[in-house]
Amino acid sequence: MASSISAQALVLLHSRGNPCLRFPQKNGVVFEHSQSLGISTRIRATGGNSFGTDEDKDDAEEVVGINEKKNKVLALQKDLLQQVAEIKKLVSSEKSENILGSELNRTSYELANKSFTNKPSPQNASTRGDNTVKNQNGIIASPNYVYSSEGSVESSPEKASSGIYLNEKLKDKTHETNRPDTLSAFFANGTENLSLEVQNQEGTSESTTPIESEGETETPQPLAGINVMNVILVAAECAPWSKTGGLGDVVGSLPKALAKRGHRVMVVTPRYGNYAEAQDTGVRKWYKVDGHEAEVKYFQAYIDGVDFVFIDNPLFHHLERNIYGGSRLDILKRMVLFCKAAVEVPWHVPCGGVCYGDGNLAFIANDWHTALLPVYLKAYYREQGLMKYTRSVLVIHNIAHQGRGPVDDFFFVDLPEHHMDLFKLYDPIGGDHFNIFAAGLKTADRVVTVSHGYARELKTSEGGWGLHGIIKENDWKLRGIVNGVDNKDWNPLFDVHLKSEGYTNYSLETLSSGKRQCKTALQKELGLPIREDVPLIGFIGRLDPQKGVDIIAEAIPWLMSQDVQLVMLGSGRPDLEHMLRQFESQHHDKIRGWVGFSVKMAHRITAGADILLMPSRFEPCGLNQLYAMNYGTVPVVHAVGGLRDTVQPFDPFSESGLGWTFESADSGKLSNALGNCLWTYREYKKSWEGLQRRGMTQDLSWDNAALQYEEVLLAAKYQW
Ligand SMILES: Nc1ncnc2c1ncn2[C@@H]1O[C@H](COP(=O)(O)OP(=O)(O)O[C@H]2O[C@H](CO)[C@@H](O)[C@H](O)[C@H]2O)[C@@H](O)[C@H]1O
Repeated sequence: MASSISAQALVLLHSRGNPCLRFPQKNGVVFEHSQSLGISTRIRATGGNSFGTDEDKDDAEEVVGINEKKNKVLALQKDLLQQVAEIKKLVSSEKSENILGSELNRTSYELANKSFTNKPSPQNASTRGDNTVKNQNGIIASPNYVYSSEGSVESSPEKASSGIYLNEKLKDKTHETNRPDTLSAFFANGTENLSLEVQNQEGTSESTTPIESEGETETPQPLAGINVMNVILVAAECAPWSKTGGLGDVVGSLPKALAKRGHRVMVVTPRYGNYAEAQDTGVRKWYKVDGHEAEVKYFQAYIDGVDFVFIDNPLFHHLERNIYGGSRLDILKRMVLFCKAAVEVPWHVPCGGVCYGDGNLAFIANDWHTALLPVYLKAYYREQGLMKYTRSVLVIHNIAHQGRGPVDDFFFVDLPEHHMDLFKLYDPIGGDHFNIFAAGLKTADRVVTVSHGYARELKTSEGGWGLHGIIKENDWKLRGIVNGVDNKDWNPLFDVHLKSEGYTNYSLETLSSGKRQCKTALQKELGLPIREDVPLIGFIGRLDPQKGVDIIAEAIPWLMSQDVQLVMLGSGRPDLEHMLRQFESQHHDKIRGWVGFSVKMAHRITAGADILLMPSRFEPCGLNQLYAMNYGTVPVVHAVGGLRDTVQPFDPFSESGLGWTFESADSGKLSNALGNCLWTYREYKKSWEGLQRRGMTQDLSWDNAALQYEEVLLAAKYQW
């Protein structure tokens, strides 16, 4: 095994011109890090036993005995030291540019001396046009403009020296650790013998725990095998710290699934609040935004195998409840600063003592808020000869929000003028305009969207919201990957919100009693008549035309003629919030309209309702129907985007399917589908239970999606 490890390391030294980083450490022990694979080869001091855990040790001792093992270790050690010498020779022949300190000094120095240029003055703001975007369904997208003025990421001379100071700090940081799997843990173990192990820097058990079989020492491969990469997700929201909708959930969950596969994974997100888990790394950087130098601090936490890096600047403070709020200029400043700071995190922020570096690295940017990241990567860094091996994937969670503005706003993103065309887009509604999503789609190495259905719809004029042309041109790099469910957070068996006030956790085995208890608790909590036999219909979502709340409104007269209860939770457009309140006051015995954002209530409705209604006009994926099925709650959905992909219609003849779908977003079709659903609920108890059970027994975990993301990341990695 040892020789194969070493052979792999040697291959990696040559691959993609991306040699190892080498960190001298105390006691003469050496730490080698191959940027190419994100794998660290450590020669460590141990207390006289080798290769792994105490259990392994005990097993091994039973089989071979201590002396025999020591001999093996010594032989192995000799072999390995020889190979390390070879590696060192190779590394020094690469002129040692990649020793951590010099790598960072170099990049900082280069950055300090390469500035964004060509920044004509911003044009008169009054020339800015109408920024609303309307698709052919006549739905108006929220105005989500991002603007800046005269921003730049160039560093001033003082900041250049600050950069060097910073690197000194970083060097110190490489000896610090805030998690147990780093070098210092090893050094505490004594120095009698040397052994070698190869491990992913995350120290995930799959990839790092050596095992012994038949006297041979083996290190199990990570699930991703030799395709292990460094992956950085960048997003404006991340649950549980910040969440306005599904994006927050995805960013809180997908990284963990990628880390489980052995990748070294980081999430970069703004620090909106004072999060208890995140520690100040001490790293400080400055970026120009709107003509001013903004200081960025980096906070860090390591949770469930994932590094979470929070970008701190007063622009982000106290916005967790209003992430996309403020004026156009406010939003612009935040997103420009965020993307500029995020793209350099792998250089500056040591996680577990070691920076990610920019080799074997892929960013995953999410929606228009971070679509500037792929643009900066290609149009600035790559053009300056930096981050040559870094790739980017842009995920479309919702194309209706694009970061549009007048053409002049290009100058606020601090790129050379010849990149203006990346952002320029003509459409019949806005005319020639500036569009951040358009630029991101063009520059990202790969594009993912959150279902297959939505991937198809994005290429149509109805579904592409003006970007369909660009998406069609870039079809070769587009892939649909359906979101998953976080089986810890959204699992009726472990759900923390079902542990009090009469609610209960339940599983497939206790479905009937558990769900009944949750329904009773929900009716009680909301002051609805407590009745087991009445079908309880739930709706959870942003109050936005996308979600079709107005379609439910049209169906209310019919619905109220039925013996049902309806619980709606949502926040968003004031007129729709008002409508929810009105429903409740007009039909107090049957309807509850909870206006606000309550994660607890969302979980409780998902558990206590019998039926979840999702009449979305468009739905890139939709998470609530997935959560519902995980909780034995039957979805009734408009067959669109991800809803069509994930809710197979019920077929009473074959007793198959997961819920009800309707083909067009109108109240008649909704009533028809919901009517059939209610009929089945009342008259065909066995069929109903079958629907619930099939929903609950699906594998909705993030593991499948993570595997597919890995394929996309790899495709990006090998793309030139
Ligand atoms: N008032 C409220 N209180 C508490 N919780 C609330 C809430 N309103 C919504 N939520 C929660 O927010 C999430 C919404 O998820 P969706 O996938 O339906 O949303 P969204 O349209 O925001 O996301 C976009 O991105 C996601 C992720 O890719 C896609 O699934 C989706 O189709 C796309 O529109 C769920 O966790 C839901 O429980």
